[in-house]
Amino acid sequence: MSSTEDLSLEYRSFSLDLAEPLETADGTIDSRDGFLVRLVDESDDVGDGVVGVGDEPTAGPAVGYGEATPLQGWTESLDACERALERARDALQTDGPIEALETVDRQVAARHALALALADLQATRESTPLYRYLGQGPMVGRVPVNATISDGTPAETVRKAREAVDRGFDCCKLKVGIRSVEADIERVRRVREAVGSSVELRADANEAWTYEEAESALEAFTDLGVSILEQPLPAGALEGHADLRELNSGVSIALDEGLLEHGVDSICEADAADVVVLKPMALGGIDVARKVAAWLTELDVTPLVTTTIDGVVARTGAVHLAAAIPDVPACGLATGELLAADLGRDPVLLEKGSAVVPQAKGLGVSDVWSER
Ligand SMILES: O=C(O)CCC(=O)c1ccccc1C(=O)O
Ligand SMILES: [Mg+2]
Repeated sequence: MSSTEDLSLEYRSFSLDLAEPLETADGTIDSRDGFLVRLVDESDDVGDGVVGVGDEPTAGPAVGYGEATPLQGWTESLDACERALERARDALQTDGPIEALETVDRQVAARHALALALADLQATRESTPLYRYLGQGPMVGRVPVNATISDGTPAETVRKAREAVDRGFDCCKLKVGIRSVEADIERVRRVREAVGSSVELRADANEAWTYEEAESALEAFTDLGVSILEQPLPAGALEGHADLRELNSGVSIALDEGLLEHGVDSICEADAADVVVLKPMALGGIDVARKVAAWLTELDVTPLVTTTIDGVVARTGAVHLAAAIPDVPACGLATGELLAADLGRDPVLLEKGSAVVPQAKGLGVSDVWSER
């Protein structure tokens, strides 16, 4: 970045309700609170500096957007996040972007917001879509996505899976682990009967099961054609997950919570995962997540990307991250439809089980600051 830049960071708090609560074995998510971040380069006065109606610059200083949406158990608290953003704002004024990132190094949601805003700003200056700025890779038109289905009654689960397939999804991830394993096997069986054999089904237990429970689930899931079982055992259980893989059930084992606890090297040394789930909000940013993805690929583990049920800014950042990962499998990015309201217009179209990747410069999110 130029040495003449004069970046200022502003943030605003937001609260978004979910359209209906997302039930998981780890608790219910019914709203998402966080901070929308805007970076403005005051020195970068391209054009005539005219500021449009609202306060969206038309031809004026370059702008970058970021989002910090903490989630209990995955990131710092909302309070710690706000204090970190305050520090980042001050460090940016007195020292610069590198120092600002350093001051929020341990507050992953705050770091996510700052890193995203910096990347959006820089990609915008370079007139490059964010995923190409990130990955330096080829043009990517779409990334495959899964529908995210709450851990509800069998009837609700079947209804939601059917609806998702009717809307074009060909991969559904079912939350499991609240009920008994037998009940979950029955839920998955009923969904399989309802959607047919061509739809990919995954299950995410969010650490709910014992080894024996996971083993019996895997046995049934093999016959039901479940492709991925995500985090069946507690995050600490690296060996347990490695043992589940050794059963050769044909169902891939994915770690999610386990990544935050152990890191890539321990997971790979233990042979504990076929797939690792990357949540940029919990990893400290799409830049960090992109490096983790490259390292996993190098070690023959498949990365996939999901949100933590974020607003449009972070969600679109995650879409760009997924687009920068070659041959990424279906990702948990269709989570905007779980929200009752959003921060602004969604630039990502969902079509036939894919997210259409924005090709505009930067993130491609534009009307989030003025429409408030
Ligand atoms: O992966 C998806 O389909 C959506 C994301 C998701 O399930 C999730 C959302 C918030 C917190 C945790 C998780 C999870 O994957 O465990
Ligand atoms: Mg998960």
